[in-house]
Amino acid sequence: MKNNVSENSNSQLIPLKPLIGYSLLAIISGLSGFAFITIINKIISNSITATETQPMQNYLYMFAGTIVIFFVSRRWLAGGVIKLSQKIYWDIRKDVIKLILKAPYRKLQEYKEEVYATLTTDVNHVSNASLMVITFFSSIILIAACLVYMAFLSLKLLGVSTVVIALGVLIYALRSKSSNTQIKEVRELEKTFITIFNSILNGAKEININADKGTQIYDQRLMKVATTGETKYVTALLKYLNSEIISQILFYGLITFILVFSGTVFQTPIATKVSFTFVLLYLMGPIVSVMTIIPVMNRATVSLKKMNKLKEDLAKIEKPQNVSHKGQYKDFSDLKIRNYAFSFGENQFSVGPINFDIKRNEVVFIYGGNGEGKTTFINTILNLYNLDNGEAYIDGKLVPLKELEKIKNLFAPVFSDFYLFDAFYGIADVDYDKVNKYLKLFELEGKVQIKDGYFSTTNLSTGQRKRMALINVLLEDRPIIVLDEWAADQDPYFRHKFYTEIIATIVRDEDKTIIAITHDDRYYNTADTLLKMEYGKLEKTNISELAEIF
Ligand SMILES: Nc1ncnc2c1ncn2[C@@H]1O[C@H](COP(=O)(O)OP(=O)(O)OP(=O)(O)O)[C@@H](O)[C@H]1O
Repeated sequence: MKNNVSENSNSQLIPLKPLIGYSLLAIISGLSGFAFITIINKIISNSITATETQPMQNYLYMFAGTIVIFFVSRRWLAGGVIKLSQKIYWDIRKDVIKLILKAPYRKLQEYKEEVYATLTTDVNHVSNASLMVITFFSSIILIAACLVYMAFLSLKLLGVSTVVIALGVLIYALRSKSSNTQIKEVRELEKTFITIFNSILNGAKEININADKGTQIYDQRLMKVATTGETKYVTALLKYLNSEIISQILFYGLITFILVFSGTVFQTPIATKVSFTFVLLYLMGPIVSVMTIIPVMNRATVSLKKMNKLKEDLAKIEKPQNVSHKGQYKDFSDLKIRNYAFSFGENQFSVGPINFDIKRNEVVFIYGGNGEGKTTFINTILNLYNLDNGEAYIDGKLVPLKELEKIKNLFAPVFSDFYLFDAFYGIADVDYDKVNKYLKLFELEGKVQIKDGYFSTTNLSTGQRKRMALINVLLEDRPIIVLDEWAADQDPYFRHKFYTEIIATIVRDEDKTIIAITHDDRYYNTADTLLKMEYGKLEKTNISELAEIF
């Protein structure tokens, strides 16, 4: 099976080659438009000066030629732009998803809102602007071509025009600085918006019952973000607009000067004045295009920087070499964990140093009060968190801290906040006899069927979904099942069945080993080993003394 995810995603976010190709096409199309205006100019100027040298038929051929080039290149360009825009849009999204799939879990938790903002906002900004890049560069080329033509018409008028255009550009550049800062600030608000949006979606039930919760979130949090975002963005765009108007006024001033005063000041002949004004009017189009595109490009630059920063941040914690260790430990017989230590940060909760041994087919229960560190410990042994210290021995063989990534191959977990996928993903050959056996044992027969590899439904009760999740991990070729308060959502009958029948079946028939976090003290005696977690430290409890403890 082709593994698209592991394909190197070092490719550029925006493909340069087609972009350059389409920019060239845009230039050809622009130049044909320019040729069109030049021919008109020539005819007018010839008519004014009455120095007709070319027969009209020649102009007709030229017209026809430029029109054909213009429309063919436009059509080709428009089709290409449609394809390119979709390619860029989906390529960037695929790239971000690839990054997420490879990112360390802790980093991902930290960057959840940022990732969301990138996928929804930045991707749109960048793909929209990437299309405009084509118009932008072709407009710049057209401006340059017009300037050359203007130089050919009159150097003096070109000098005046250059001064006026330079002044317009300077005013525009100076004023756009503060607009850019505001655009950056608006992008920063996006993360807060996503946080609020997520809390509304995730708390939809609570808000439905008590609408005041929603009103308060809307009034106190969302309104603030929306008003600030709206005001800042409008201010930034109005500044751009005002700069554009100033530049246009300068431009019309220039045209007025040429038409009214250049004859007196520079003794410019009337035909040159008309031709020059014609070119200036034609030039307006590309200049306005450039000015309209600049804010869009600035917004996209902010987004592009954000995306690159996200890419860097997600890849910051260096992951071990991408070596496939699939099935490497499926025959393990004993695991020793030594001096595991992990802290959420300075002055934050920490676990360890932890020493922990487990043998094949052993059933280990971990208990302890809320917040004592059971889940954190589980996440460290699963190597979801990057350990500060520690090493493991699998069948006596050292796995140093740096290579702990491969220890993941030992485990198949069902987390307390598990996610039930709609199929047995990641399992090469699904054993359907086994699936049916466990659907029966887990009393889901008739409730869920497997159709074309997919579950007929995931609309199950929480307890039933947990049963499906456990069936899923049983099929994985991994020897240690890790369960975080799995039985907490089961009814007393099934909980009893789980501790007294299912665990033994899994160990015996599937050759599995079990590590389970549990608060069910009634069943602690069904474990081979009982461990207590107390403020990040793990201690063994003697099962024979249970009666005295509970
Ligand atoms: N992302 C985090 N950043 C900082 N501290 C955290 C984070 N997640 C958990 N903690 C802290 O770690 C401590 C241990 O949490 P943990 O979830 O491991 O407890 P637990 O023993 O599994 O509790 P429970 O029985 O309630 O599930 C808690 O005090 C919690 O505040």
